[in-house]
Amino acid sequence: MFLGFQSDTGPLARLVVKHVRDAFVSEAKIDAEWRSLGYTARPDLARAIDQYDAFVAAIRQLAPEVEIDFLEADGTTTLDSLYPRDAAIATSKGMVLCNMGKPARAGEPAAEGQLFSQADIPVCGAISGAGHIEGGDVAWIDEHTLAVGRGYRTNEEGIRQLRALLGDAAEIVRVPMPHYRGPGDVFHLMSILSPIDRDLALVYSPLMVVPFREILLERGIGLVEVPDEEFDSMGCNVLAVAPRKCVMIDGNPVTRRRLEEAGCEVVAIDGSEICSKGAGGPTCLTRPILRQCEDVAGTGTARSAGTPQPAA
Ligand SMILES: NC(=O)NCCC[C@H](N)C(=O)O
Repeated sequence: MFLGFQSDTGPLARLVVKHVRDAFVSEAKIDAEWRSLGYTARPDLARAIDQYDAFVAAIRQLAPEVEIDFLEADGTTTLDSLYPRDAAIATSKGMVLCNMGKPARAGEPAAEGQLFSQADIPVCGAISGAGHIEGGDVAWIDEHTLAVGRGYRTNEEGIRQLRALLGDAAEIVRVPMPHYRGPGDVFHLMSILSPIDRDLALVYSPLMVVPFREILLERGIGLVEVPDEEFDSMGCNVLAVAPRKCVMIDGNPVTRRRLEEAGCEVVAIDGSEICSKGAGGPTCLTRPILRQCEDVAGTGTARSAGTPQPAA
C-alpha cells in the first residue's frame, strides 16, 4: 500500500512556487492592486523579496533534495499569484486546475497549467463554468480521502465536478465552512487545518464543524490546537515539508511549542510582507506536486502526478 502523493504530509519531492519578485513585479503593480485585492496594508517589495528568499531557504533546510519549479511573471495574474496552492489540486490522476472563487484570481489556473505543460506535469482536468474551487479549501487527510471545504471560495458545483474527475481515486469529504467574517475575507479549509503527519494535524477547532473534527479523530489523527490569540496571525497555516517537519510564520509561540511537544521540527519565517498582508501562509505559498511515497515494502520511490497507482 502506498501513501503516494495523495498526501499533504509525505516528504516533499517537487513543488511549484512563484517568487514574490515575479508575483508582485513592480512598485506600480503593488500600488495598483493591493487595495482592491483586500490586502491589509501595502507590501514592501524589497522586504518581501528578502522574506521570500528566506522562505525558500527554510524549505530547502528541511528538504535539501526538493525540486522547485518557479512560475514566471505574466500579464494575466495579480499579486495573489504569490499563493499558487489555490489554483490547482494534486491527485494520483494528475493535477486538477481550479476555477477560482475570487474573480480577480481567474487567470491563475491557466498560468499554472502552462507551467505544468512545459514541465511535463500531467493535468487530468479542470473545474469550469459555474463550478468554483480553490486549492486552499482542499486537503488530503489520508491517501484516499480528500477533505474539501464548502465555503465562499468553493461551491457545490465545484465539488460535484471534482468528484466526477476523481472517480474512485478519492473519497471526497465535504466540510461545511462557517460564514465567519463573510465573503470578502480569506477563509479556506486550510485556514483551520494543516496536515502535519499521517497521524497529526494542526487545527483551529472553534471554526471547525463537529462531524469533520470527529472524522479526523476517528481516523486516528491527533489534533494540535491553535490558541485563539494565534489564529489571526496564521498560526494554523503550517506547511509540512515532510512528516513532522514544518515551516510556520513566526510570532506564534504557543502553536510552535505545541508542535514541538508533538515531536515536530519547526522552522519559523518572518511573513510580515509575504503572508500577513495578503493573508496567505506557508501552505498557500506552495503548490506541492510530488511527495515521496511511503510503502510497506520500503522501496520509498516517488511518483509524479499521473503515474499509475500500484494496487493497494
Ligand atoms: N490558501 C490560502 O489561504 N490562500 C491565501 C490567498 C490569499 C489571497 N490574498 C486571496 O485573497 O485569495
